[in-house]
Amino acid sequence: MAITSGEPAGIGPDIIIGAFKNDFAAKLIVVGDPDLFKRRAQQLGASITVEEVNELGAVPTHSAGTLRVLPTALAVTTVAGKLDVANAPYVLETLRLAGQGCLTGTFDAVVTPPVHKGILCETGVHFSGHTEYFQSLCNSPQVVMMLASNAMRVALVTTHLPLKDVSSAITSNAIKSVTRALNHDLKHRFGCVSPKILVCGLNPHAGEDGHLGREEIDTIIPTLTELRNEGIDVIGPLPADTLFQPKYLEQADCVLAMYHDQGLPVLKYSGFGSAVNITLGLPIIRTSVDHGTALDLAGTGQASDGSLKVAIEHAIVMANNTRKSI
Ligand SMILES: NC(=O)c1ccc[n+]([C@@H]2O[C@H](COP(=O)([O-])OP(=O)(O)OC[C@H]3O[C@@H](n4cnc5c(N)ncnc54)[C@H](O)[C@@H]3O)[C@@H](O)[C@H]2O)c1
Ligand SMILES: N[C@H](C(=O)O)[C@H](O)COP(=O)(O)O
Repeated sequence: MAITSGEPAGIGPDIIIGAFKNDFAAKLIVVGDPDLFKRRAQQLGASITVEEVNELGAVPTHSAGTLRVLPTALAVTTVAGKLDVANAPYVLETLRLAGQGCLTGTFDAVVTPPVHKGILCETGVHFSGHTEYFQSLCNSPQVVMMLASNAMRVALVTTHLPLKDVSSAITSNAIKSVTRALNHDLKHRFGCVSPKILVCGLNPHAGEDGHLGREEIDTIIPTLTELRNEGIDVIGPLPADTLFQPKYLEQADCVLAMYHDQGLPVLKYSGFGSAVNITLGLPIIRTSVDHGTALDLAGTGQASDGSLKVAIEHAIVMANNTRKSI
């Protein structure tokens, strides 16, 4: 399983070092610069052995305290907390190596600590997120961003999009395509026999019968009817401000939110630090953390590695399930 290094100036190296102090039932390979991890471990006062790996076939199951790294060199030495655009190609290269390795079967999954989208964009490459990056690398027609905590799963119709563009992106085709991919993966990757999906409206109070917006009447309601006719169990559109309560969540497998900051703040409020981000619809397994690069915490020892541990555990379970089903 490949673990990418994440933004080297952020907390990615810190949380990898923290998480790797635990045992995992998988062979874990970090794709990154070994010196970055040695230096950050020293800064954190963490006791961990960094080993360079050149022969992937010889890697043993991970045991606490050893960090095995497939070497990829940083362009310049990193200072924790200080972004340097010179290292942006390094970040992209770790993603490419890990993603390609999954596609060729070298890796069973990729787990991604956080990258800084802004610094990657400064190179002139448009990078809006791992989700879209791996969609393009894998040539996948439809991917779905889903975050999962102990309390809920939340998937998104639109992902990293300016708010002003959201309404026009909520098309019938987008809703159908995302819902079908979500329904498929809930069944086949998460063991939900007959997935029940709660769908948020876009507007306040799901449009208040058209008085507070027409997207529900013009697009969402007719599309959900079509999806129900296909046998997909969608409920809604429900007002997003009140659907996140136990009486709804307990009877559903997932909430489908229309946009990033409609669904994710609720999930992050209830489970920040212990939730996982999973990209559905890819031919490969990709999980990630529920947080960003937290430059303010890099090198301080205050970053929680909880979400990375959950992301690794999830990827292991998904990889084992996939092996069983082959
Ligand atoms: N999976 C990813 O690659 C990913 C996910 C989210 C955000 N990001 C990126 O990260 C960058 C910074 O984003 P942001 O500032 O909005 O969010 P952030 O998650 O980096 O930080 C938000 C707040 O949460 C705290 N925090 C974050 N992770 C923490 C942890 N593990 N332990 C303790 N506290 C933690 C930070 O200190 C900060 O106060 C952006 O470029 C964003 O796009 C990447
Ligand atoms: N939307 C994610 C979050 O808020 O946690 C985050 O930006 C990461 O997205 P990618 O997995 O696409 O990088």
